[in-house]
Amino acid sequence: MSFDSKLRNAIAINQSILCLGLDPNPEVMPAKYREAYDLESKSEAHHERMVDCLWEWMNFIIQSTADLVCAYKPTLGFYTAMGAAGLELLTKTLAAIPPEIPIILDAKHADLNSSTVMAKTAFEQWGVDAITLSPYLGQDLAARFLMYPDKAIFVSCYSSNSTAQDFQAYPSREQPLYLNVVQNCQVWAGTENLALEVGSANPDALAKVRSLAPERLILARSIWANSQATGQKIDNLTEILNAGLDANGGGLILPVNQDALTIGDPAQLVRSLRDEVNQAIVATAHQSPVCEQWIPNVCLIDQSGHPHANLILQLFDIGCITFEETLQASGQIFPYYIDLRRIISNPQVFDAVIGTYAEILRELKFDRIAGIPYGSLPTASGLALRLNFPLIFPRKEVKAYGARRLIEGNYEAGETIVVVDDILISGKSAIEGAQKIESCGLKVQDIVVFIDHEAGVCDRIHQSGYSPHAVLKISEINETLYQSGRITEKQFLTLSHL
Ligand SMILES: O=c1ccn([C@@H]2O[C@H](COP(=O)(O)O)[C@@H](O)[C@H]2O)c(=O)[nH]1
Repeated sequence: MSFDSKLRNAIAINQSILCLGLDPNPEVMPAKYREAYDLESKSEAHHERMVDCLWEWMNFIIQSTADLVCAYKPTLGFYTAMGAAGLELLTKTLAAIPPEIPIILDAKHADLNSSTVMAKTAFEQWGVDAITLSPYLGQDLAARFLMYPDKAIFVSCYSSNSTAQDFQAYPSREQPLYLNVVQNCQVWAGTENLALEVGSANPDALAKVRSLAPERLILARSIWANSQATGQKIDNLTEILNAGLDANGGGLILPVNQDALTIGDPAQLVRSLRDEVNQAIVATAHQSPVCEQWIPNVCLIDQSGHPHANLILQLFDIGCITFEETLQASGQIFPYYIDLRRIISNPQVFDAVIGTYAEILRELKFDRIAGIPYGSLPTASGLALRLNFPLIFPRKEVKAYGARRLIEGNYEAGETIVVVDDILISGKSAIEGAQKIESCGLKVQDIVVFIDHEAGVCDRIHQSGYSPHAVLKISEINETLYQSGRITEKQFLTLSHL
């Protein structure tokens, strides 16, 4: 799953925009771990014991907070500073993070020559989802990391360190270097792959960055610098949210105070901070149109279940999957009905659904996207914007007046079109749509849908000369709903026997 989708899911599921740094700093390790070894000792055995204690500490923090944060951010420097044992500690720490929580490796990487190896190690060996980079090596450095389309980079554009002002505020207050960074780095990659890191307790810099990057994800840092020592409250939270949130009330990740690492009950601190931030977001967003955030019901699915389990439950909860007898276009009666048209009224679900289609489309070769009207037009439009591909659609009925076009949108004969539809029952709508497109001199190879009703429909698509791709099979939905207790055994068996 891409960093972008993973982050959105984690925000929705944990209802949190908080990111927790996993920094095993021996100097602030809680006494209960520190007592197990001698901080002053220089012996090898003590060093190993210390690293073991750091691991116990990091693991405790992860286990205590994994349902309360949207990302973890290990600072690479703390691990490399401990040599080989530190890198082992990093590997173990990363492995302890649940796979659905994105990991932002705080490397502030700044060396061009080692960047290809660094990207490979970070993304392929360590499996992190994003990495922080220093901007001053320019696009060449970023490009090595942007070779991975599912990963993201965070360009560090502002530091809270007071002496950094000598550089970042240069040459003038009106045109400081850091705003040049913000402006220039955005051409390196789209919003899913390039985010910004802004370290400042003062919302001014954050607001200026937001105004130049209205659609970028921003990781705020150092917002605790002016706050009270308790670490539970950010003094100027409202100002920071006003400065950093995007027009939709999102696009911002806030750091948890590092005090959370040193107290006995980190979960309590992170939970109360999360709730405070969420309340403040609601209060901040009261003037702009807001949608209710989806609050997950208590769900019995273990995380090793279906990778889209939470999305399936959300679709069920917003009424996209109902168990009622429905007459199909083919004349058959089915015991369920899937109404994916409803997703457009819930931006979070809509966005997640588009993300799942996008993962399939990214693997395909095509020139344009076509949505089958009417149900799939919003999804196809979302995909066209998300993936930056032109959109067309075959009309359901051709008008007897005006341009009388069979296909809306611009295209060139001979181009390859990927067809996007919502659900394959008999396959008739998707096949007819594809054939209409082909009748205008275009080529169709792939048909991508959200749900495959199974019962041989994919064979029918193949027989018509197309390759079907589906995000979910109806049997996977059935299994997930049953396991979570959303449907009865009777309903489960009815669907199983279709
Ligand atoms: O549960 C359902 C069943 C059907 N639809 C609509 O029908 C077509 C798919 O049917 P085919 O037989 O494959 O042509 C689909 O595009 C939907 O518009 C539905 O929404 N929900």
